[in-house]
Amino acid sequence: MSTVSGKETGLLFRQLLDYKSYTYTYLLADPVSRIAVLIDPVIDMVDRDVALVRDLGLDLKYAVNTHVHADHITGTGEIKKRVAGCKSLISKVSTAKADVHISEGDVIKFGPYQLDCYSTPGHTDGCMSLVLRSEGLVFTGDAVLIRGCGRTDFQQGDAGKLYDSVHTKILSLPRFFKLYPAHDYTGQTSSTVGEELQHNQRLTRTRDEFIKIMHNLNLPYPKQIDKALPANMVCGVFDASQ
Ligand SMILES: N[C@@H](CCC(=O)N[C@@H](CSS)C(=O)NCC(=O)O)C(=O)O
Ligand SMILES: [Fe+2]
Repeated sequence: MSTVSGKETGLLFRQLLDYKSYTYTYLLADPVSRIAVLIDPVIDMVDRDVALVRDLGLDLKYAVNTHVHADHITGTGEIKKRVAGCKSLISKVSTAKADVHISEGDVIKFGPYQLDCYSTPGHTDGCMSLVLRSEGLVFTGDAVLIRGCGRTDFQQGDAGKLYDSVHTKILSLPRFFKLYPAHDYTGQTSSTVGEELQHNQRLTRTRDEFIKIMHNLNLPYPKQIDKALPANMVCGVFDASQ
């Protein structure tokens, strides 16, 4: 965001870290209308996120989950309680509760900006990536991670499906598009389509090699999975308000 003749111009964009689960939450806003969108908020960080929205004088309309997270509880339900008028969003395919269910081709508008919803299954069936074409930004959830990708060993995970989703929907975008994942475990913050096409250790392989790699990751299950999955099917809160 910059200032022209004392007026804010350009997208307001913040990348926020939950340092316990290494989850990135993204705040996007139109500086003129002040309408804002939060992507993948974490319940433990809701105080921070709501304070930031207030400090910046934003009108938070949408709190979106890219998918049903397995490693942390989403903040969307708690944010709805604190921010009047804010709606929760998640994919219809996820079958999770939310105010608005999004599908391939849907758009999330905020002022003159729009996030295009791309269905990118494979990590989970309901994974959505959100593309802000005008700025060349892609919020990949757990589909593409920097030099990696989301695991495919639970929650309807399917390595072949993930490979196809990522190659047809994300890595086919212009090479300069910036990729913002839902997690990074190495301290990195973003990548680009071109960088991942060249250096991603998993996704640069053939489809068959990729499937083999994914079947042999042998990662421990996320510590919070038994708590997180049922909570995230209801936006992180167990009462009726989602
Ligand atoms: N150690 C963490 C969980 C780490 C993990 O499994 N991350 C997921 C994304 S959250 S569903 C993943 O897909 N990782 C891919 C990889 O290659 O690491 C915990 O216990 O919470
Ligand atoms: Fe995930």
